[in-house]
Amino acid sequence: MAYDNGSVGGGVKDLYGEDSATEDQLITPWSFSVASGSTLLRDPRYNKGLAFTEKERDAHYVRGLLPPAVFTQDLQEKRLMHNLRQYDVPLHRYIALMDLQERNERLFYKVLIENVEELLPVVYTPTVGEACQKYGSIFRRPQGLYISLKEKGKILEVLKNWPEKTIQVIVVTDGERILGLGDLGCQGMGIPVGKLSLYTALGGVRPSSCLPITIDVGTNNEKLLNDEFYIGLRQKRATGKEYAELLDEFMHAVKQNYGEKILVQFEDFANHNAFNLLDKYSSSHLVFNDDIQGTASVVLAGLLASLKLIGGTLADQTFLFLGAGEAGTGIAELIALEISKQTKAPVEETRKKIWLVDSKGLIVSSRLQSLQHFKKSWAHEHEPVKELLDAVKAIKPTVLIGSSGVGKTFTKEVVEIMASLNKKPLILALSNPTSQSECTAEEAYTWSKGKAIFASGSPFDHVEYEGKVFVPGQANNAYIFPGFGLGLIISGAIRVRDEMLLAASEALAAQVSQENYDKGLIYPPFTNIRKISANIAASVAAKTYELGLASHLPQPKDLVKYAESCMYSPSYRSYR
Ligand SMILES: NC(=O)C1=CN([C@@H]2O[C@H](COP(=O)(O)OP(=O)(O)OC[C@H]3O[C@@H](n4cnc5c(N)ncnc54)[C@H](OP(=O)(O)O)[C@@H]3O)[C@@H](O)[C@H]2O)C=CC1
Ligand SMILES: CC(=O)C(=O)O
Ligand SMILES: [Mg+2]
Repeated sequence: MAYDNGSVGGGVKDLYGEDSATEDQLITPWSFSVASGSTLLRDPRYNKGLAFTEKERDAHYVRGLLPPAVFTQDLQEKRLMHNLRQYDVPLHRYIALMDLQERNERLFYKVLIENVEELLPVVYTPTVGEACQKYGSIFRRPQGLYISLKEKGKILEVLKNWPEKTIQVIVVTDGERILGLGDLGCQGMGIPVGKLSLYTALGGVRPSSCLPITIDVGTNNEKLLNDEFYIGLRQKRATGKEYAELLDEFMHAVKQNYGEKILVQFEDFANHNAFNLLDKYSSSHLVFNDDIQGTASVVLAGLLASLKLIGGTLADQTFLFLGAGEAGTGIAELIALEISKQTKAPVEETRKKIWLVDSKGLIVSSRLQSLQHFKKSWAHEHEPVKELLDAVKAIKPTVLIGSSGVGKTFTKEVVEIMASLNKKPLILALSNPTSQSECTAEEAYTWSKGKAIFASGSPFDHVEYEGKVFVPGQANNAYIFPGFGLGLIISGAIRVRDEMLLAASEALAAQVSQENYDKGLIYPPFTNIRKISANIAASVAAKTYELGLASHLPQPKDLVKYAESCMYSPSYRSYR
């Protein structure tokens, strides 16, 4: 269903009829000239491996360059999955998948979409974390765009070097807080690449309109600075004016090159820059910080869904966070906004049942003067408390959320106290990758004697405890950003607002079925993620229209159907 001027297939204009073509309609594989022969086989966008038909082999001069067999895409997928499963080491699976992405893009996305539960932990957390740590050693072909201090003054020219001209989403990092692994400098590139592959696989945004970017301002990671295979600038991080000027040049160049509606997703910046960047550019650009806003939206969705299991309303809960950075304070603020929306109480009031612990202990009013600005609203009246365990005893939370980036911090005592305080304690261990998870699923279920409702940032396997199978959920912003971004794109949004995040949370919570609840799940499985993303996109787009921030007019009647119709399909096209 075309909406405006053939705008289908990931939301950009379908100028060449590639996405609207049915299987029996012919399209031209083009680069700057028509790709043929070995050039065609080496072009990941058009390469089909052994799936070129006899006719295509003649017409495109590839006869003899391929063995005689003709495989369907399904058979290629089967072979790929078979080969991937031979690797015991997750990093080897990651490398194999990146090679596939560089070789045969449509097959990569078909494999990822159809095996999403199995492959998400490979292209995303936890394996992408290890890949970033070893990025220099496993480096083969460059992916994404690198903008370093060396490019200061010519960032616009660098953007123009990127081969694709119609870009809709940029995911950008400066590599300073990669998952819970800290400063990985330029090697953080694995994160924008991985996030954008999910934009396509989970949200249906066309790969050619996604641009991963790493801004390299140096690294303070001594290990990397001394690593002969490190791929980034070998210097300490630029800060202050030098940093701000580079980022400002970048943000201006992006808008100049791609226009007002380019979505810039900030990812894995350290919190001393993340809040400022979001604040600085949210009134002039379409920006979204996934760690602050996407995480908030996914956790709020899980909380709304969890009420079916733990009982009461959101306002009835008491929340305690371990970690008061981007994720922690971002989630806390969105919870407060949702309670305020539901109860009409002012947000200053609704914040009062939300408590946060940072590396110095419970955030209380006596610490106000020394707190970073994003923590100040959470400094409630209370005597100082140093340890998490004592904070749990003092605050008596119904919900415990880990967003510290430090593993093993939800100890046996902490989980036991949560279980003694609550019939069904809700425990979210959000920190990534798995090594940084505040506790494991097994620990949460066994220490709480099967009482906990548990979800984590990185996936855990099912757990058997006293003859019962417990299925942990994955509380990860991957549920939100692909659908959220698609919603912004299809409505032609020009700015992001908190109301859109709330709309995304409510849409995700509404996707949790009774069957999921029966298993103790507060998120739907990722197997249905494209349908989930279409629903999130539709709700976000509807809110964007309602707020008067949409530029694609008129508003499509059925936004869910429209979102689905805009999604990129990875099936091979037939070549004339
Ligand atoms: N599941 C998901 O979707 C997401 C998960 N995350 C994960 O959350 C984690 C944190 O990310 P983010 O919020 O951006 O990081 P930040 O660096 O912004 O925040 C970390 C917070 O944890 C606190 N902290 C660190 N060590 C301890 C400790 N030992 N005890 C108590 N508090 C501690 C810090 O305290 P202080 O302020 O005093 O330094 C800070 O408040 C990461 O592991 C990340 O991977 C992030 C986004 C999404
Ligand atoms: C999931 C994510 O965005 C993070 O851990 O940073
Ligand atoms: Mg992140």
